[in-house]
This record gives sequence, C-alpha cells and structure tokens, in this order.
Amino acid sequence: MTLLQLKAVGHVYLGRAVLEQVSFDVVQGEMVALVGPSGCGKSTLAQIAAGLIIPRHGEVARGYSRCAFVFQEPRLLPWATVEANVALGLSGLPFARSERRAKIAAACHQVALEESDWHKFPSQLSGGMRQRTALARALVGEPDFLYFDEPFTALDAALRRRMQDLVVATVLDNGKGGLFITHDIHEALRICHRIAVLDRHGQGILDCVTVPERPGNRSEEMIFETARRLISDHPLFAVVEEHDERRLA
Ligand SMILES: Nc1ncnc2c1ncn2[C@@H]1O[C@H](COP(=O)(O)OP(=O)(O)OP(=O)(O)O)[C@@H](O)[C@H]1O
Repeated sequence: MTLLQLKAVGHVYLGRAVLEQVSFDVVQGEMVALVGPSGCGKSTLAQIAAGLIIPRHGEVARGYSRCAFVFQEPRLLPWATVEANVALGLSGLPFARSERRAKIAAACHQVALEESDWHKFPSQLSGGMRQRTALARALVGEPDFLYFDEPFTALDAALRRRMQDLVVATVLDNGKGGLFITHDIHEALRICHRIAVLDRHGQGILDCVTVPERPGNRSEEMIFETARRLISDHPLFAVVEEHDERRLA
C-alpha cells in the first residue's frame, strides 16, 4: 500500500523556483531517506508532503491516516512541561485520562527521558533532552507515518545511535512509513530502506538507491563499507558530501 505519493511537485519562493518535477513514493513499512546538497529543497519537499506547505505545481496523495513531524529544532512550548509537551501528540485523540498518562509515560521511557525530568520546562533541559521530548511527542499518538527533518543533529553520537535504533524499532517494526531527511549517509543506511537523492537545484530525484538487508539487521561493517563505496563510487553521493555547507564550514 502506498502511504505517500508525490507527482511532479514544484514550488516557488518569492519568484524563485526551488523544486521542479519531483516525484517519488513511500509504501507501507518503508522508510525513505531524502538526501541532497544543502539548500536543494529537502525541507520544503517534506513540508509539502506533510501538507504544511501547498505546492505551486504537482500532486500529493497521502494513504496514511495520521502523521507526525520531527523537525531539526525541537519546537516545544516553552511554558509547558515535558509531559505537557508530549501530551500535545495526543491532541484530538479519544483516550481516557489514565490512558493518556500511561501513553505519555511510555513515550518518555521510549526516548530515555528520566521520570525526574518529566515535570521540567524546556529551558531546564539540555538540547538532547529537548529533542527527545519532541520525538516522544511525535511517537505518543502512534501515527502511521512520520516525517523527520534532520532530527538528531543536536544529539551526541551515543544518543544519536540510540534514537536511530528507536526509529527502526517503533516506526518500521510496526508497519508504519516515513520520510527521513539527513545529511549523514551512515544514518540513512542505518534507518532507511531506500535513499533518494534530490538534485542540487531541486530538479527531480536523481537516483534512488535500495539498501540491501533490513534496517536494524545491517552490521556496522556493512554500513561503513556501503557509505564509503557510495561516496567514492557514486557521483551523486559525492555531490551531497561536497555541497553540504556544514562540512565546508
Ligand atoms: N520561507 C522561505 N522563503 C523564501 N525562501 C525560502 C524559504 N524557505 C526556504 N527557502 C529557500 O529555498 C531553498 C530550499 O530551502 P530548504 O530549506 O527546503 O533546503 P534544504 O535542502 O532543506 O536545506 P538544508 O539541507 O540546508 O536544511 C533555499 O535556497 C532556501 O533559502
């Protein structure tokens, strides 16, 4: 079953075309990574797919019933505690108070937030804890499709790995679907079934590489060797690396 389908999507900001003729789809149980040089339009495309931006051209068909979006920055309500922020992910869902409490607690545990932190406000949390709160808010309502826009950039390496494993376990083991934007090819190889490369000017998906084996079953050796091979042999991945301005800085 196709959960997301984009057909010839194009967008324009202030008279400047940022995306043209972009088409791809995501089926149930699949996570697709979207990579491409900085500024090529990945975030815009994900927001179009999620319905946050209306595209100037093309069509978006959504086969999922509910989605959640994890942004690069946590976007928490500063006046609400961790629990209250996570509870936002249950807005509009018909759960009794005790069920809501249990779901919020489970989501906080999932992202390794200690119980002693649940009553804290975002200003009292580290950057990593804020991002984990945002992840818990996305997971708590058990959406069937998740959008991730470089969600783990602020996390240290160990926590980043743990969150990547969590995405594989919660999203993919439950037959959901997702679109995962990242600049890190190792991260894409760890989490995703396919890696779609967006043209540097957002003019279409240049290639879509299917990663062998199931996410979660891939060894570290396989991930590092595949990343090395893609970057050295595949001109598109070399372009992604070269044009990532954070690497050039
Ligand atoms: N609201 C906006 N108004 C005008 N231009 C915008 C707006 N949002 C993004 N842009 C421009 O559109 C282009 C694509 O931006 P977008 O954030 O989608 O790219 P990206 O590939 O996600 O970049 P990065 O990898 O650096 O996060 C960029 O040139 C950006 O400056």
